[in-house]
Amino acid sequence: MDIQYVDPTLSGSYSGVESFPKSFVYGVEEMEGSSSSADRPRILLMGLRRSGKSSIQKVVFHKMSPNETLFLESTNKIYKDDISASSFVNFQIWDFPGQVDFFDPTFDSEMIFKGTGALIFVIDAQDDYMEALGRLHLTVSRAYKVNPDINFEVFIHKVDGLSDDHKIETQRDVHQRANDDLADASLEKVHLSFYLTSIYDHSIFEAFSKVVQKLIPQLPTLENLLNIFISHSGIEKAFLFDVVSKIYIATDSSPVDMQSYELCCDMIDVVIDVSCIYGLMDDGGGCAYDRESLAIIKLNNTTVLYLKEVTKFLALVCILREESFERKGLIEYNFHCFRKAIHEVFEVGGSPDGAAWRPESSSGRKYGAVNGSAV
Ligand SMILES: Nc1nc2c(ncn2[C@@H]2O[C@H](COP(=O)(O)OP(=O)(O)OP(=O)(O)O)[C@@H](O)[C@H]2O)c(=O)[nH]1
Repeated sequence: MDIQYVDPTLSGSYSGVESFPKSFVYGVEEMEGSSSSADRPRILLMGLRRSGKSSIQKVVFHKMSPNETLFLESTNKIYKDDISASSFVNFQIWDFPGQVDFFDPTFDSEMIFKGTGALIFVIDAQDDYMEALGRLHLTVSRAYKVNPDINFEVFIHKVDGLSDDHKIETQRDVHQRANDDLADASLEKVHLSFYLTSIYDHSIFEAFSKVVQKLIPQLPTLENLLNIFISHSGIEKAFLFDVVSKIYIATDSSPVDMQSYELCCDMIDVVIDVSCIYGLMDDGGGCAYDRESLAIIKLNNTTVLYLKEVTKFLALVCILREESFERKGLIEYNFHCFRKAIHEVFEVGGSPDGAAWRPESSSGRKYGAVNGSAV
């Protein structure tokens, strides 16, 4: 589809023209049990060697291009990545080495699994996965014993090398075998979710979105707000995106089709790239994405894409018909109400650009794993 018109009212500055300048991506830390971050809920990335764990983490959270992952070295200790400084998602990602030994006395499964929200087990679908299934079973049964509340997520990864039929067949087979193993160990209660993923397309972002969404306690409220917003504004689909990672933390309740999601991801890239080129301030300061960030892209098939800042980390990206966009004033008013509601949900203490902004009501509730109150 051709982009006919781009109207980004963008401010801020960048030092490069990549999708995100290095200064805007997540800060990396190698923390050896840093106490402030040790309490944060975590997402574990586990799986056999070379299954693609580090690549997933680098591509989703550090804007590494998929081809660069070819040169990643093998991880030989737990790599803890705190992404909360620049993301709405207030989690740590722990990337485990492939050869992790659960029976090693130094492996403290209590400490590791206790504060874990989700365990992502990565299986290389281009390889023989029998050994990986054995390791999956061992990992899940170990983790479940310590913490039955963990969400177990299985990424059947590197599916870019598989035909469509082969993908479906692999998913069915992995699903069947993994669940049979659990049933044999009387662990039928354990629920595994399966995703077909690849770093070479948007599937890895989609899968990560779903993993993260399960950890957001306010998800039903967000969905509800999005439903109300779109139904009153003539919008077809709306996503609430974590801008840096392009994970969508919520969408309205209509089904997500991959193409719409990809379109919205691409829009974020366009906006940030244009901002990189034309949003520079003379002194080189500022931020690529801020309160003023707004973009409208009209496609040549009468579709309009609309992006607007919601919080420092979140953007609303909508897909609508050109006719509906004629009522732009209504959309803007509804957006204003929506934005206010989102800020209230997360008890935003100050606006992302530093101006004093307080929600009208404050419930005093705590929202666990989400980084809203820090905005
Ligand atoms: N085709 C394809 N290759 C991938 C994909 N994801 C990762 N790879 C490749 O898989 C290889 C191993 O990736 P890593 O991310 O280093 O694997 P790892 O699981 O972290 O490995 P260890 O650190 O040894 O445990 C690299 O060459 C990546 O380029 C994918 O989705 N598709």
